[in-house]
Amino acid sequence: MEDFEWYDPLLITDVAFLQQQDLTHTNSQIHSKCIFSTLCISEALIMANSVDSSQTEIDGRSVIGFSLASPDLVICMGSPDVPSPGYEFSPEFLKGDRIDVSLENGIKGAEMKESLENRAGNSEDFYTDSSFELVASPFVEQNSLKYCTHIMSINVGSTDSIMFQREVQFSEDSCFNGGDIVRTNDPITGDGEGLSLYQTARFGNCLYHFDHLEPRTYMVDLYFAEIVFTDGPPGKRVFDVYLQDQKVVSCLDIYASVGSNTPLVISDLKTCINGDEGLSIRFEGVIGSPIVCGISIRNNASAESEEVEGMGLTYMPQCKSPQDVGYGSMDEEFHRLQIENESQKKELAETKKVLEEVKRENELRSRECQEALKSLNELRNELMRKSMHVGSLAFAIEGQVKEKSKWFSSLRDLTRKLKLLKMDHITLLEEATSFKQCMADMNGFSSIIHSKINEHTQLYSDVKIKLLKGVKERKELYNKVLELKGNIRVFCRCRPLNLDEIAAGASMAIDFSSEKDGELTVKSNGISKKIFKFDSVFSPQADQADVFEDTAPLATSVLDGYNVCIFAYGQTGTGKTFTMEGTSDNRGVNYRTLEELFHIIEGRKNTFRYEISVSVLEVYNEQIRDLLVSGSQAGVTSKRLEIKQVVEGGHHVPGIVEARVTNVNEVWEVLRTGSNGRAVGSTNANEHSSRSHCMHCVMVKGENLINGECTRSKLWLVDLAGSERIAKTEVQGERLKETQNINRSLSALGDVIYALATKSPHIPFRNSKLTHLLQDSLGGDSKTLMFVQISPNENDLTETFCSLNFASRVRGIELGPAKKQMDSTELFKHKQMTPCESPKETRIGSKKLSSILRRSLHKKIQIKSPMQQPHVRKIGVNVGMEKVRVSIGSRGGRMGHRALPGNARRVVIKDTQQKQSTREKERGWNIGKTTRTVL
Ligand SMILES: Nc1ncnc2c1ncn2[C@@H]1O[C@H](COP(=O)(O)OP(=O)(O)OP(=O)(O)O)[C@@H](O)[C@H]1O
Repeated sequence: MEDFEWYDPLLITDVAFLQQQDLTHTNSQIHSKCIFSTLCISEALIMANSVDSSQTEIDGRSVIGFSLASPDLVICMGSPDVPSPGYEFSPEFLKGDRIDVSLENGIKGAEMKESLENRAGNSEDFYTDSSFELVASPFVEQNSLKYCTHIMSINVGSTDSIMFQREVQFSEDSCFNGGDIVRTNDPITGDGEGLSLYQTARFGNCLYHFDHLEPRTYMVDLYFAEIVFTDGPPGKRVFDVYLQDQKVVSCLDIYASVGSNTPLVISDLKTCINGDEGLSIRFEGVIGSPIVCGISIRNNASAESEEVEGMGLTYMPQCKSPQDVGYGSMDEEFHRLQIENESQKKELAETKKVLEEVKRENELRSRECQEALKSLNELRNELMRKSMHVGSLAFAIEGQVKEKSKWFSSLRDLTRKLKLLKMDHITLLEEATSFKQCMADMNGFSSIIHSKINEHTQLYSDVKIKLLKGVKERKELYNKVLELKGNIRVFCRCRPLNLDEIAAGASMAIDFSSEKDGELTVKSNGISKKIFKFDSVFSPQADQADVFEDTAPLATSVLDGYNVCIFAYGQTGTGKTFTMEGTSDNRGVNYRTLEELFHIIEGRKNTFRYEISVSVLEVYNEQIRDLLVSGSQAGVTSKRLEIKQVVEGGHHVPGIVEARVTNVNEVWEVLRTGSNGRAVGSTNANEHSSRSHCMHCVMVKGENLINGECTRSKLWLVDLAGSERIAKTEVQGERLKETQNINRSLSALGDVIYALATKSPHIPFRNSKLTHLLQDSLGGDSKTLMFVQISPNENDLTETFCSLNFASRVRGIELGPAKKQMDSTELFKHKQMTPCESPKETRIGSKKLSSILRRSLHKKIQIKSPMQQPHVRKIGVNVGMEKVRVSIGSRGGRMGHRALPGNARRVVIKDTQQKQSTREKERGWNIGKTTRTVL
C-alpha cells in the first residue's frame, strides 16, 4: 500500500501482501513467498511454460483494488508485483467460481482460497497420506508387460516422440483437452535413456480422449513425476484420475509418494471400451492441479485367456530391466515384498487409525479454523467496508479540500476587495464630511443668496416699475419733442446742378446762406424773390448721412409704436429716388431708416422683442402692384390688389408679400428686389419711376418683455411720382392718362392734408390709392416727414416755386398730437393679466389728456406762426400740374391769400393773387370752395 498512489476513487487492499507476511520466512523461496499469489496466478504462470520457474517467480505482492465506480474487482497493476503499471480488469483466474469478489458480496471466493491457503500454509495439517489410493485394489501383474501390446503411448507435454526404455515409442502429445504444458530441465532421478519422458508434463485439470479404439479391454499405464513443486511439501498437489469417468486413482500425491523429480508409474489400469465411445482419461485436482508426464495404452493380451483385474503400481527406480532380474530372485523378492507388504499393511492400518484421529482432530481444528476464518472474513469485510468508507471519505475530503481551497482563494479575493472597499469607504466618509461642511457653507451661502435674491427681486421690481415709468416718460417726452417739432415736418433738399446744366451755363436759383436756420431764398436773375422756411434745409452739398441725421428720430417713434410716413415730393429729376433709395454706395433714407430700426432693436433686445416685415408696392395709374412678386409688370395686373380696412381702422392689402427681415442685409435684398421689380416693369426705368409712386411699407410688431405690452406700427417710405406740371394739351393717350392719375393722386394727397389741417369731419383718404394706402400714417395719430426735392436750376424756377409752396403749406398744417398704435388684441391680453384703470378713470384721463393736448397745440400754433395774420390765413396747395387752392380765413370769406412765410409770401400774394384767381375761375375745379380758418 505504501508504494503507489491511486488516481481515481479506488479502494485498495493489499491482500496478497498481508498473506505474504505470514509466510515470508519459510525455507522454500518460491512457495513460501506467495501462496496466495500462487493460488491466484499459478495458472497464468504455468501457461507461460516456456519461462523457467525462476522467471515465473512472483514476489508475492499483489494488490487487489475495488473500483468505487464498478463492482468488478480490478487488479492494480501499479503494484510492484505486476510488470506493467496501470489498472486492468480482473484477470481470468480471478473470475468464475474461484474468486467472486464484489462490493456487494465481499470476498466470497476468497473464503475457499483462504481455506486452501491455510491448509497449504499449515502444511502439517493438510498433509494427506504420503501415498495415494487406488480405487480398486491394486493388482500388479509382474509379467503382464510381456503379454501386452502397446497400442498408443503419449509423451505428454512434448512435441517430440521418444523411445522409452528402448521398446516403447512415445509419440508427441495429442488427444488432450485442458491443462497446460510444463517443462523442467532438472535431472530426474534415475535419469537415463528415455527418462526425458518426465521432463515435460501436462499441468492442470485435463482430459485425454482416444477415439477409434476397438471395443475391448485395455491396459493403461500412467507416468508421473513432480517437476513443479520440487521443494515440497507433500500434500501440495493431490489429484484423482478417472478412466471412462470412473475414478481409478484417488488423491495421488506424487511428492508424498516418491518425492520430486522422481518417476512414478501407475500401470495396468484396466479399462474396457464397449462401443465406439473411445477411451477417456481424466485428471482432476483435489489440492492443486494434477500433473501427468506420459500415458501408455496397451491391449490386454491375456484378457482372452485370463481375466486380469486391478491395477499395478510401479516405482521406476526400483524397476529393473527384465534382463537384469532373474526369476529365482524374483520369487525371493516377491516373498520378501509380501512380508514387507504385510508389515506395511499393519503399519498402514495403525497409521490409518492415527490418521483417523488426526483427521478428527484436523476436522475439529478445521471447524475452529473455519469459524476463525469466518470471523476473520467478517472482520475483513468489515475492514473492506471501512476501507471503502475511508476511501469515499478520503475522496469526499479531497473534494472538500479542493472546494475549500477555492473558497479560501475567493475569501482572499473578497478580503482584498473588502480592504479596498474599506479604503474607499474611508475616503467617501472623508468626502462626506467635507461635503457636509460644504453643504453647511452652501446653506449659509444659499440663505445669503436667497436674501440677496429677494433684495434684488424687490430692487428689480422697483427698477422695473421705474424703468417702465421711465420708458413711458421717455416716449411721452420724445413724442412731445417730436410734436413740438411738428408731427408733419418738411425737409427741403436741393440737388446739385448736373453736368449738362453746368455745361449749358445754368445758374443757381437758390441761396442756401441761411440753410442752418432752415431757410432758403429763391432768386431770379440774381434778385431774391422769396424766402422759404422748413424744418430742415439741405443744400446740394449735404450728403445722405446729413439728411438721415434729422430723419433718424422717426425710427425711434416707429419702434415706440407710432405710425410714420416719409415721402419725397418734387419735380422729376430733383432727387426723390436718390434721397429715398440712394445708390449702393450712397444709400438713402429707406435703407438707413431700416438700419436704424435694427440698431435700436439691438439696443432694446433685453426689454423688447420686435418682428419686422417689409412690403414694396407701386401705384401706377391707380393700380397697386406688388414689386416683391416676380414677373408682375407695370400696367399688367396679374392679381388685382385692393385695400381693405381691418380692425381698429387699420388698412391692409390682402395678398401682398410681407417679407420678414431680421437684419440689414435682408433689408437691402428686399429693397433691391423691389427696385428691380420697378425697373423690370418698364421699358424706360427713369421715365416709369417718374410716373409711379413707389411705396415701401415697413410693418413693426413690438412686445415689451417686461410688461407684455404689444404694439403694431407702420412706416411708409414713399417715392412719389414727379409733380411737374404738364399742360393738358401737351400730352394725350396713355401719357395723358398717366398724368391725370398722377395729378389726381397728388391732388388727393393735398386734399387729405388740407382736410387734416382744417380738421374736416371728412378726410377724403379714398380719393386715390395713394392716400388710401397712407391713411394709417397720415392721420392725426401719426408722424409725417416730407422731403421736398427741388432743382437749383433757374430754368426750373416755376416748378421749384410750386413745390416749395406746396411744402410750405404742408408744413403749416398741424395734424395734432400723434397717437400710439396699440395692438388691440395683444393689449387686451395684457390687460387681462395686469390691473388697469376703470373705464370711468380712463375716460376722465383721456378727456384730461385731450384738453392738455388741445391747449398745447393751440399754444404751439401760436408760437409757430408768428407771421400769420391773427384773423385769417389762406392756404393754397399747388399739387403738380393741377393747382388746388385752399382759402383759409373766416367762414364765408372769399379766397384768401396763400399762406407763405415772411415777406416772400406777401410779395407772392400781391403778384399772383389776381392771376390765380382768374385761372382757377377759368379751370373751374377750385376745390377750395369753402374757406376755412386754421385753428
Ligand atoms: N443730392 C444729390 N446729389 C447728387 N446727385 C443727385 C442728388 N439728387 C439727385 N441727384 C442726381 O440727379 C439725378 C436725378 O435724380 P433722381 O432720379 O433721384 O430724381 P427723381 O426726382 O427721383 O426723378 P423721377 O421723378 O424721374 O424719379 C440722378 O442722377 C441723381 O443721381
